[in-house]
Amino acid sequence: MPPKKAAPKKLHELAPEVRVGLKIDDISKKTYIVGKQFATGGFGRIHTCTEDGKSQQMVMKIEPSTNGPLLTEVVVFNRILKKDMIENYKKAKKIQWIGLPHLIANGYFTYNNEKMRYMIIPKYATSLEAVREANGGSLSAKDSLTVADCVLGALEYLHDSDYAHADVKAANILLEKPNDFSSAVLVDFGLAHRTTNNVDKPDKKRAHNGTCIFTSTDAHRGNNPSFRGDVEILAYNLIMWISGSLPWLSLEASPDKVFEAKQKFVGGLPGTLQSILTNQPAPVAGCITTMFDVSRKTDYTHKVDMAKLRKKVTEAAQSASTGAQKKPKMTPSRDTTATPKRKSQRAPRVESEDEEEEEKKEVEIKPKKKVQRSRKVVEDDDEEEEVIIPKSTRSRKTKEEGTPRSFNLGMTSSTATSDRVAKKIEMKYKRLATNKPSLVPVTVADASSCESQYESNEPGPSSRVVKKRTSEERDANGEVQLKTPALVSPDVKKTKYKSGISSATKASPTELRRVPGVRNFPKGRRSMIIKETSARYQEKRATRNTKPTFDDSSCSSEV
Ligand SMILES: Nc1ncnc2c1ncn2[C@@H]1O[C@H](COP(=O)(O)OP(=O)(O)OP(=O)(O)O)[C@@H](O)[C@H]1O
Repeated sequence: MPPKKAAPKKLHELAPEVRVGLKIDDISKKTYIVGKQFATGGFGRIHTCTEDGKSQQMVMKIEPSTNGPLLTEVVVFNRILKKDMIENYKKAKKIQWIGLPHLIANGYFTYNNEKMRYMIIPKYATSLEAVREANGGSLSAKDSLTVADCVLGALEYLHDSDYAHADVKAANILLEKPNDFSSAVLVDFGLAHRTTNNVDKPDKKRAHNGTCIFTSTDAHRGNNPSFRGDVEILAYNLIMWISGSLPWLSLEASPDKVFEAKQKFVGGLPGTLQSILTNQPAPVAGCITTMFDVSRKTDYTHKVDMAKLRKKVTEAAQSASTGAQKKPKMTPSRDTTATPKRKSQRAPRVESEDEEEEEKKEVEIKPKKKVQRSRKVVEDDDEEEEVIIPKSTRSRKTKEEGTPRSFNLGMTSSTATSDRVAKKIEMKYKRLATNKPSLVPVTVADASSCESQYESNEPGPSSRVVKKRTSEERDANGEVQLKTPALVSPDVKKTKYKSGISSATKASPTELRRVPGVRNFPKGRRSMIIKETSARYQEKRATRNTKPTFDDSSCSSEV
């Protein structure tokens, strides 16, 4: 008998809920009291907390001690973000303030027999992402550049300490004071990377690490995070904050395409950027272009002249505030849907050896090696591959809705198709969110069989079949084959299909690629999996064709 296959190991666990009021005695002899949970991180819980006898609110991040993400952060905080380290730096640089949190305490406690890691840092008022969302998806150029200046200051400190942040984005920027953009603090060091051993040698395992729509060229290539990469990431963010969008938003499920679109975009600078920021004063686009230039011209391991860059940013911020009085508000396709935190786009993190070494020293419990931060984990099944519809990209107003698309840069016709696809996905998730019957893709052949099912039974749900086929063809047996997936109600899909995508579609790489939302699989790159999946289904179909008694509907043993 073949040996039983072991259940796949969980990479990380969500922290169990810790009771409010729990007292934790810290190694520093201080006692901290756990307050309410107010946010959830990748796998941890984020609580308020106070020191016993004091009222000052702080933040406590808690994760099971075997998890990697908080451990990585704790290592970074202990290495470079202790209060005295930051104070010394401020003194040396003669600066009053720096947009970084400092470590207040960290350690372990046992809760319900489970060893938990905690870390305490100052509490901030709000996240920039929340402000952006509340503002309809964008921020003024002046506010964006004010934040960028704080972020560059924070990055300068990190870079001087030989760390790259690698995940700058609005969700990882907090405001000390609400509505004061000059109080922006860069947080979340879960992907921060010590650069001392960086060599310009891409590793495919690391390709696209970070948050896909913002990540750097270095990360897309598979290099470890770099200083120049942080500047490039910030530049993408600035475009997002100011215009409310990015040309490759709808492609985010395909990191290779995102990378390609970014390359075209950067290659077409300054024109590509100017055509997005049409209503902004020239120095705004000029400053972002400079960021890309600096990033391109800096060697992989070299540091960036932050002082020079910050000067440019401050000048642009000034011109934006004067420009704002003269110029009308820009009209890019801003939608009110906030971009989600996009944690799920974080590719699995491959940790560097030096960090692993450090971590081993720091904890007795050996951490799991790969830090998989993505939470859109697909159960891997031996038989079938699950095809995942990604979470909403973001809604965009179309021309038909009366709002001109603001840009379409560096994009191919397939990008335009992806745009439409993204919109469909967006609508699907909106329906899901409002609990209305949603439509899910099935193939034409599947839809036909569903129709016949309903013919013989009760009428199906009103949304049961939407014939969205653009073309169809018949196979050798005269059966309708799938060219484009159709949509059926989730009930129908649930009862009949596991993924809603037929074996015929899965047998064809071309058809598979057309399925809206087919995205990266956890085990590898899209193309590779598509090839594997289609090969397997081609084989299945070939076998089926040699067995005339085989019933096609049952073979929809769908993924
Ligand atoms: N110090 C803080 N003050 C106020 N809010 C905070 C603080 N730290 C985190 N938050 C809130 O919690 C959210 C998640 O925090 P954070 O990104 O640090 O968690 P995480 O576990 O690192 O998540 P992930 O790595 O998966 O993005 C933030 O977007 C913010 O809203």
